[in-house]
Formats: sequence, C-alpha cells, structure tokens
Amino acid sequence: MTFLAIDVGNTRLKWALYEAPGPGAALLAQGAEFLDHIERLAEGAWAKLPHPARMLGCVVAGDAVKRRVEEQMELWDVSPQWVVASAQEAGLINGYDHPTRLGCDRWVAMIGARHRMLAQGPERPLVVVMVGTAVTVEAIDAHGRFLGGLILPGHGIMLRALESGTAGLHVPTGEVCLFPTNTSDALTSGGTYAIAGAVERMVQHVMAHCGSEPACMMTGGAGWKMAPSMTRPFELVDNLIFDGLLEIAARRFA
Ligand SMILES: Nc1ncnc2c1ncn2[C@@H]1O[C@H](COP(=O)(O)OP(=O)(O)O)[C@@H](O)[C@H]1O
Ligand SMILES: CC(C)(COP(=O)(O)O)[C@@H](O)C(=O)NCCC(=O)O
Ligand SMILES: [K+]
Repeated sequence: MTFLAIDVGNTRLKWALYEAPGPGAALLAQGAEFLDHIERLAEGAWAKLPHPARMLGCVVAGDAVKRRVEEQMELWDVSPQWVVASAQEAGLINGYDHPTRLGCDRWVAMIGARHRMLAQGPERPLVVVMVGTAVTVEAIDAHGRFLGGLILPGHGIMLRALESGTAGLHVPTGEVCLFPTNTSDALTSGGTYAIAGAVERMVQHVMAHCGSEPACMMTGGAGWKMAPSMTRPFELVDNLIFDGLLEIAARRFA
C-alpha cells in the first residue's frame, strides 16, 4: 500500500513516496519544490510516480497553498488528509494552551523525534530544533509531554529584517566566525549564534526542569548550516516530519 507524505512549509513543499504507511517503509521517491513551483508537480515530478494508495501531510503555508497542492493531487485517486495538532497522538501529549493552534509541522516532527529516541534506547527528555523559514525549539519531557517551545526567525528572515530596517546592511552572505571583522561575517555569525544561543538556553531549561540531559535532534532545510555552530552534540536528522507522518499513518491506516 504505497504512501505519500507531504510537508508544506513557508518556503518549500517536500514530498516522499514510501512502499507502505509505517516506520521503516522503503523510500521509493522524494523531492522538493519552492511554493511558487507547486503547479509543476502533476506534470513534472509526480507524473511518472506509482499512484499513492494513501496520503498524509502537514501544511503551515495557509489554505490557498493547501488548495493548490490538492489540485495537483487530482492526478491520483487518493483523498488528501492533513494533520492537525491535537491533545494527544502517537504517544505524545500536547502541553500547548490551545493544542490545535500548535503548528502541525512542529507536532509531527516531535512525534517523529520521540519515536526515533525510543528506538535508540530508554526514555529521555528531548530538545527538537527545526530550522526552516522560521526556527522552532521544542522541549519534551521523558514521558512524552510537550512542555512548550520557542519560535525564532530563520536566517533568511533575520537578514531581510536587518536589510529593510537599516541603510548600511546590504551585503553578500558571509562566514560564521567567532570575532567577525566585516559586515557580511557579522550578519551571518549574528544570525547563527542567535539560533545556537536560544537552543542552548532551551537545553538548560529542560535540564533544570527534568533533572537530566535531553537528547538533542535537529532537522529542516537549513539544519546543516546550524550543525557546526551548536554548543552541544545534535543529531542531524534528514526529515523528522516524514518520520512523524509515517508513525501517524501506521496508526491511522492500520
Ligand atoms: N537547497 C535549498 N533550497 C532551499 N532552501 C534551502 C536550501 N538549502 C538550505 N535552505 C534554507 O532552508 C530554508 C528553508 O528550509 P525548508 O525546510 O524548506 O523551510 P520550510 O519548511 O519553512 O519551507 C531556507 O530559508 C533556506 O535558507
Ligand atoms: C512556526 C511556524 C511558522 C514554522 O513554519 P516553517 O518554518 O516550518 O515554515 C509554523 O509552525 C506555524 O505557523 N505555527 C503556528 C503557530 C504555533 O506553532 O504556535
Ligand atoms: K517545516
């Protein structure tokens, strides 16, 4: 029973086709498109795919984008199903004030991270960092309760905000360094360490609250850029959202 997983962020749509709806299923094909190029999918990357029997996705880019994706899916006889964060799913408990207002991408990535950790060993607290258009930093206790999380601007948004709010910060991308001595390096390093510093604070909060060191996982399109600048060991995972969608699919489509 082939299974299509779709993750629509604010910058790109990522998709992956699996042989079956469950963890460990073989990956048959995958791809990514910028949101402007969604209309290419049905006649492009999706045209030659085996038809998916089931689909599950998460979308945080708004209803108009969701409809554009569903239009491309008319190629197949599969009903689109989109995850909404809930009070509890797949072993995770949602501590948000209004559970359904939590970004579904955050919820699904946390489910993926929790099961990845359980597959590796005993229960531990978790810090899950997702570096996309925005950056999110989530805290989960050892029992699978989502305690809360941070939302920060991603690299691109930080740079655009500085460019548009000042006269003298229109410069090319620089390098991350400890003591930047030019504007490009100062901006690139500032953004990177803003994120790394926020993550370090969250790790400290979790250690103080839970009394033990969390496992740390990082994912998202720009995760690889952050990885060398973290203050602690982080496992860089390709796509925790697909992992989470596979966990949810295994339960819904069993
Ligand atoms: N090959 C790439 N294509 C697009 N964005 C990339 C790429 N490599 C890194 N990035 C960075 O990743 C961010 C987008 O990551 P992504 O996970 O697609 O975000 P979202 O889930 O919010 O759509 C961009 O802000 C960009 O800085
Ligand atoms: C925080 C986000 C913008 C992240 O989006 P992304 O960077 O993945 O495109 C998204 O998860 C969202 O819109 N969340 C809703 C608000 C919340 O989670 O509290
Ligand atoms: K995302």
